Amino acid sequence: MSKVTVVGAGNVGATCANVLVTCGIADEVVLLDIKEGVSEGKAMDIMQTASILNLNTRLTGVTNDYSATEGSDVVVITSGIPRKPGMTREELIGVNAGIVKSVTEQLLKHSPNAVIICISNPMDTMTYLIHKISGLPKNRIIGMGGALDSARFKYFLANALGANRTEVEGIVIGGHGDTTMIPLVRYAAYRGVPASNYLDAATLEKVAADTMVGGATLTKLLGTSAWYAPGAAGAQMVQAVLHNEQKLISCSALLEGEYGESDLCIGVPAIIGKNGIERIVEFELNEEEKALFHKSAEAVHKTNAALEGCC
Ligand SMILES: NC(=O)c1ccc[n+]([C@@H]2O[C@H](COP(=O)([O-])OP(=O)(O)OC[C@H]3O[C@@H](n4cnc5c(N)ncnc54)[C@H](O)[C@@H]3O)[C@@H](O)[C@H]2O)c1
Ligand SMILES: O=C(O)C[C@H](O)C(=O)O
Repeated sequence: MSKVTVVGAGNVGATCANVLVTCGIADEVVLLDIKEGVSEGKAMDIMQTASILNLNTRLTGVTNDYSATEGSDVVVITSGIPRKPGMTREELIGVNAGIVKSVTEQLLKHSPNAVIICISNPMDTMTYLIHKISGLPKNRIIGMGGALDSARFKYFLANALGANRTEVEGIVIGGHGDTTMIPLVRYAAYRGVPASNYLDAATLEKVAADTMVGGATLTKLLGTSAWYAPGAAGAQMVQAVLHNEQKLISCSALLEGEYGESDLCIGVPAIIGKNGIERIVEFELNEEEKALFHKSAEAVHKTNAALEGCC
């Protein structure tokens, strides 16, 4: 029996729970929020799709009752405030660090062996914070950002190519920030053929630029940040762990020398399986990509430094 807890029953958390249930990824899902009745209501609404969609996962909603999360195999943290148009993700640190810290501590009391997937922003820094406060083995803490950024990269690539969305390849590494993410254009491909064989440099540059501000574009349109693709990306990572998929997914991982960086969590390709991050994969980067990665790491270190004053 597999059990998953999703903390935060807002836009992202409820969507993640809905995908977990709809795709039958876990046997049992607990949705927890601090706001009275919200998790219970969303869980009830989602479970009322069960007879329509022929679903077998059991979803329960609870208000701040961590005893219900006991023995979870995977926990997904989405609690925290989202940004508004014009804001950066980094500006959320003051409020979200305290929330992520207290949620992590309570979760671990009841699920000491869980793999933790962090979604709350600024995600790389929140993932690093979880490492610092929990002392868990590094493989058990995964930040979700690259999975979403890579999905957006593939969306814009498929549009530019006029291709089927399932037939394009693209990966984004680096920080999960408007200026720190790095869509690896050189590795973008359509059915194994480099995308640069089909698209000129200016088009590829626009695909990369649109990807980097993908979250900001949606925030401007929606008045709050996105949730369908973020929730689904969170569920995709849960699936990779629970089903031991050994799948290569870009995610925020604690680096200890990989890509020439240490003591931070940042987006890198990694194999995800039953132990969480099974191993980090080191892509060969050219000089320009290496420089971008180091610049991105510098920015993430700077945001991490702000943790000192906020929790
Ligand atoms: N990493 C990513 O790729 C990514 C993508 C989308 C959103 N996000 C981030 O995810 C977070 C959630 O976004 P959202 O759109 O779902 O926001 P939301 O406001 O819709 O939902 C957040 C929920 O967290 C709950 N919450 C707050 N404090 C809590 C606590 N202590 N315990 C339990 N629940 C608590 C709130 O009551 C709310 O229901 C934001 O920080 C957002 O920036 C990250
Ligand atoms: O853009 C945001 O603030 C939310 C999230 O990080 C996203 O990329 O959708």
